[in-house]
Formats: sequence, C-alpha cells, structure tokens
Amino acid sequence: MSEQREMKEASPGYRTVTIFVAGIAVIALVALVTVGVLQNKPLPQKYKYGIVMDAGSSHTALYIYQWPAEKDNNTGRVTQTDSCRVDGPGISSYASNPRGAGESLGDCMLKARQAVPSSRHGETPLYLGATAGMRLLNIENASASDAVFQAVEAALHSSPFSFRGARILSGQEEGAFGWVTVNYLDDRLTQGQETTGALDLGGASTQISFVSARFDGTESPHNLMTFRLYGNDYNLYTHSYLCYGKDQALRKMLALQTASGPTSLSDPCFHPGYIRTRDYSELYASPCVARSKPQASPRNFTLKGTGDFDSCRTAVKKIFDFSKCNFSRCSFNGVFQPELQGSFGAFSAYYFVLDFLNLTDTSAPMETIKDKLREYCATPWADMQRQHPSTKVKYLAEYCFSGTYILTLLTEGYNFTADTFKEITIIRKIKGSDAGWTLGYMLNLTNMIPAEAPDAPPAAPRRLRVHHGAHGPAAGGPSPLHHLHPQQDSVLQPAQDRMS
Ligand SMILES: Nc1nc2c(ncn2[C@@H]2O[C@H](COP(=O)(O)OP(=O)(O)OP(=O)(O)O)[C@@H](O)[C@H]2O)c(=O)[nH]1
Ligand SMILES: [Ca+2]
Repeated sequence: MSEQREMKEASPGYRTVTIFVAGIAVIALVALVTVGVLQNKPLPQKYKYGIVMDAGSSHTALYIYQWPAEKDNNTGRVTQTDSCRVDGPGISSYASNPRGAGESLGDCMLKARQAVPSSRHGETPLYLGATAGMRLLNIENASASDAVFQAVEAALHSSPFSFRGARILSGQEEGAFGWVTVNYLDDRLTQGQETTGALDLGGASTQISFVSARFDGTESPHNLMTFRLYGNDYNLYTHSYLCYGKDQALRKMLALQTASGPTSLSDPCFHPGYIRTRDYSELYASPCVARSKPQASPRNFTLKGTGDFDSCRTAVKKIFDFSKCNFSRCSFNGVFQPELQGSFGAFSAYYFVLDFLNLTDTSAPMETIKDKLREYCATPWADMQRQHPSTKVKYLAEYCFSGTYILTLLTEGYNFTADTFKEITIIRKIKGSDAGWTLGYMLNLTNMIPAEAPDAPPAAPRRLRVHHGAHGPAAGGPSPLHHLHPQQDSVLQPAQDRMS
C-alpha cells in the first residue's frame, strides 16, 4: 500500500498535474486582484433613498427611507433606515433670526450625507414639510415665515441631494398622510383590508383621520379626502385642529385662567410645590391666545401647582367649545365628525406622554386610568424631580397636564367611550419606521403607491390617484420647488377644493 503511494507520488504524470493546477490557481488569483484593483468601483447599490424633513412646531426631524432599487415605482416595501433630531426649537421659532433656521439643519444634513451612499446622493429626493408652527407664524407674520423658508431652502439647495421643495402642509394633508403611513406600514392597503384610523398629537395642532362608511362629504366637504390606492377607493374623514396640539392647548388653558391679569395663579394641572414665574408677553405670543391677552397686566405671574386631577380636567375642558353644532353631529368647536369607526393608531405626543405615564394599555378600565392620573398629578414636585433626575424639566412639569388633556380630548372631544377607547393602540414605530405623516408624504410625491393593484390590467399613470383641485399639479408632474401657502398645490385635495 505505502509502496504504491510512493510510486504514484514519484510518477512524472502526477507532478505535471500538480504543477498545472497550481499554475491555474495563481493565474486566477492574479486576475481577480487585477480586476479588483483596476475597477476599484463600489458594488452597485441595491437600494434607493428618499429624505423627508418634518419641520414641526416644537422641533425638526429628518427621516431617511430606503427601498429596493429594482422595485422602484412598485410595491417594494419602503422602510425607514435612519432618523435625526435637529437640536433646538422648530423652524417657526427663528422668526427673528431666519438664518439660524437654515443653520440649525446642518448636523442632520451631515448625518444624511453619511447615511446615504454617495453614489445615490444626486438622485435622492429631499423634501421639507412644515406643519402647525409655520401655519401659525404665517398667520401672524407672513413675511417672517417667508424669510424662514428662504433660509431653509438655501440650506437644503446646497446639499448634494435632489431638493424638491419646502412648503407648509395643509391640516388635511397632515392628517391624510399620517393615515397613509400607518396603513402602508401595517400592510393594510395592498391587502384591501379594513384600515386603521390615525391620531396625531403635535405641539401646535392635532389630527384625527379615519375611514367612515357613513361619510361621503355631503355634510362637511372639507373633511373628506378621497383616493384610490392599490385598486381600492377610500373616503377618508380627516380634521386638523389648529391650536389643539399640546403646547398650544396648555397656553389656551393658562390664558383662560389669567384673563384678568393676576400676579399669581394656582393651577391644578401642575404638581403641588411646583412654582415658576411666567412672562405674560411670552405666554400670549401666539395667535392661539393673542386675542385674549389681558388689557392691563403685570409683567409676570407666579404659577403654582396644586396637583388636582379632577380640577385640572375641569380647567382643560374649558378650552373646548361644545355649545354649537350646525351638523348632525360634532366633536367640538362646531367641527363635524362622523361616528367613530374601527381601530386607531395614536402616535407622537400620545405616545410620549402615555408611555411616560405607563398608560399605554387602553384596555384598562377608564376609572383605573383616571385613578392613576389622580395619583400622579398629586405627587409633590420635589418627589417627581427626585424620581426622574434625567427627564427634561419642561416635559416632567407638564405630564400631568398632558395626560389630562389627552384623556379629555379623546373622550369629551372626539367622543371615544369606555368601549371604543380600547380600539386605540398607542404607537411610536411600526416595523422600525416612525408613525407620522412623513412616509405617506414621500410615498405620494415619489409615485410609490400605485392607484391600481400591481397585477391588475395596466392603468397609467401609476400614481397615488387623488383628486386634484384647480391648483393641483398634473399627475406625475414636477414637485413644487418653492414653498407654497397652505391649501395650494397639495397633491391630496380636500373634496371642497375639488368642487370649487
Ligand atoms: N415627553 C416628551 N415629549 C416630547 C418628546 N418629543 C417631543 N415632545 C413633545 O410632544 C409634543 C409633540 O411633539 P411633536 O409630535 O414632535 O410635535 P411637532 O411635530 O413639533 O408639532 P406640530 O407641528 O404641531 O405637529 C410637543 O409638545 C413636544 O415638545 C419626547 O421625546 N418626550
Ligand atoms: Ca407633527
């Protein structure tokens, strides 16, 4: 046996084969290295990207989305890969220093350049949408809001991305795109499943959107958004309440209590022992409360907490007007709202506040929720600070108010009952993507949601088919490169505009 092997190893034929194989291996290796070095090109990117900046009233956030390149314009799932929170306040706070608004975006733009492969920069669409903070600034001082937009546009034009415009979203768009996002991420649109409603609570405005079988827009046309997605038609009820985001709602409540210009205010929505000096001109510096500013008042007042949930509810309830309704049914302030239908996803401040308060379980009995809030609000401020040393003081001070406001808005405002309250799910993200209007906005502007189901007979153009008003862009037309005033040139149009 060993003799045989020795003979084989020593044979000239065996040696030739070994040399031949080794030679081939060396040539192949050299060829591979040469090709690699000569080409020195990155591998083709498998993904495409899109960026949306959410210029909210309280802060700006940037979201980066990606989708498989070969499924562009199709049903390829778009997901959020990254996000960035801009330091400092929302862009509407830069009215007296517009350049600062543009500069504030710098860090997040840098992060976006690093997150998106450079070979894709030039083709990556970048949008900025502003919401209630800029709506308010536009009402208060249109030239200041224009100056802020100019600064923001200059900053975004200088980025390597394909900047497609900065504009104020209408309240209807904000509500409808939030609804699109939630239902897209939940896979409810392609399947033609029952959809879920969307509840968004911002700093300056709040939106409620849901599909209602009982609503065809006859009663209150501007609350109707109609569109066709993946072969299904939807009648969406949506309303945005300006000044009912949680920061403006707090202003409204404080304004009602300081109408006579007192030097001191005992407020049940703040913890016992909480004390803070508030400036009258700062409190009333918003179109939401400006008209109720006291004629004569001192410079400041002292705000003292008493931590009483039940009195807080009474105080909060006063910012809602339930006295008039010219429709068959209303939520509040004379706004039409059809009967609530189906499940709801509640995000943004609904999540921040209820998550902090450990109240995201909406199946808990209403009395338990109230008891927890009662106990929470009554906790002395010193204890709160001791228990939550790393929580931002402004947030910590306001959770009692915010929790009470959310409960009041949902039950008394929107008419959720002990039964329907259970239908609300408090969400921050769905499958890794933040719930909010930004994804729906991008899907629409990049034609990424087809009107017809992919396997249906050809229907051109493949675009989220919504009804356009007189100012609506042509389907597939270029996106606006300049900021626009509310209600103009929005792709989704309320039915009222459509008929005008
Ligand atoms: N507790 C807590 N509150 C937050 C956090 N982020 C934002 N908020 C507050 O929650 C409220 C809503 O925040 P956003 O949803 O970002 O509001 P926005 O988009 O700036 O405002 P709108 O333009 O009205 O939509 C504001 O009062 C914020 O100050 C957070 O991480 N924790
Ligand atoms: Ca918002």
